[in-house]
Amino acid sequence: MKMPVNGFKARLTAGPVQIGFWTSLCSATGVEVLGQTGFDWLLIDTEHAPNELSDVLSHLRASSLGDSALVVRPAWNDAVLIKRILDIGAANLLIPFIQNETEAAAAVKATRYPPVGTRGVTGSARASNYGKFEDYFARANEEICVMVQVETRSALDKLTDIASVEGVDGVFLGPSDLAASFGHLGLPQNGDVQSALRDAVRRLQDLGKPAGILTTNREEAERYIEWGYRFVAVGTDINLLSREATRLRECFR
Ligand SMILES: O=C(O)C(=O)C[C@H](O)[C@@H](O)CO
Repeated sequence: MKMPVNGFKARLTAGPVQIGFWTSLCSATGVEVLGQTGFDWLLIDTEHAPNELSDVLSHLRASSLGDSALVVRPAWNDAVLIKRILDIGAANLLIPFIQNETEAAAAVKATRYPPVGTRGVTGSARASNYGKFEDYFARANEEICVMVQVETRSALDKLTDIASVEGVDGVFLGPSDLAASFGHLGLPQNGDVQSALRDAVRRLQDLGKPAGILTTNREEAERYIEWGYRFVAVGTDINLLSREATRLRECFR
């Protein structure tokens, strides 16, 4: 049995814009439902959501019925966290808080088997379908997709170096953290932040590196796509649930 091709990674550079949805509710059932709504990718957050490894595993299993690719965000750029998430079968990672090319290279290295990287080896993990993917060791390094998150002013200054690291497949701009770093905590719509986001996508386009972003605002999402962002999360489960539940309740006041 062969390891499947990572369609999300293949489409990131060559295909249409990948529309995503951000999940923090720690609900495998939620992911099962969302996976059948047509989103190209679903982000499973373990940085700012209390998702443990076993939750991520449930999410991966729940997503197998749908068509959405799962992207998992580890809590930190940590080789052990990354190894464990890869072993349970995540193929797409979004690594938070990358500050320079050294940290980006470390993130990539953690996802690669030796001699290229430092990923520990097991032949019987879920990632290799418990050893049934006969080509897993030969192809894992090339199929795993590594996206890094740039979310501070100083990281923006090093954007070209970070994005140019071999093995970095995409760069995600974190509007909330970036806003905080610019001194505009809670205000990603601030003009300085928006200019930085626009400038960043231009620089990434020049390098041929796909840029990603998250917003819960439709007009903003459309603007980011127009600017050239290639993997765009256009909503979050918590925001959607809260907004729609509030709206529904208001209908019966
Ligand atoms: O800076 C950002 O924006 C992000 O990193 C995304 C946030 O962490 C996300 O949790 C917002 O809901």
